[in-house]
Amino acid sequence: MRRILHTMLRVGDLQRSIDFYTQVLGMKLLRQHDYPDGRFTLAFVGYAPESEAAAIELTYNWDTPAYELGSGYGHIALQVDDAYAACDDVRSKGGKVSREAGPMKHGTTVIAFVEDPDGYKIELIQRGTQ
Ligand SMILES: C[C@@H](O)C(=O)SC[C@H](NC(=O)CC[C@H](N)C(=O)O)C(=O)NCC(=O)O
Ligand code: NI
Repeated sequence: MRRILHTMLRVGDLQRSIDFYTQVLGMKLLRQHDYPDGRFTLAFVGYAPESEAAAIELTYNWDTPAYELGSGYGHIALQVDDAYAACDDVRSKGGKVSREAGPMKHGTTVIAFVEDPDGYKIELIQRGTQ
């Protein structure tokens, strides 16, 4: 049976990103591996082992400190019990809330957006509102 394993994001500062996904969003660092011949490091973060749930693959190219995210990237969505409380929690931990919690435009799903250190948007979707 096929399933989504991970979404890959290129990041400019690996520890900064690991700290955000673990300390601000509550994920675990699942595994990390250096590839010196390719001058890059991969770090996988998530809420459960990769055998059970999809992860985010943080790709750090040692010689690239920043990226243009472009206009095509949208977001990675996380389920939260309470989007309003989740935004307060992210803010209290120094994270950036770019769209406060509330029903989505043209719909009823309760969402919020936060941004990771590279500016990638992470959507918070309130459980039970989809
Ligand atoms: C259902 C939830 O997973 C969503 O992502 S809906 C969020 C909604 N998306 C759009 O409006 C998509 C079309 C838009 N033109 C685009 O290309 O992003 C969204 O971003 N709503 C904004 C809001 O503030 O509600
Ligand atoms: Ni979405």
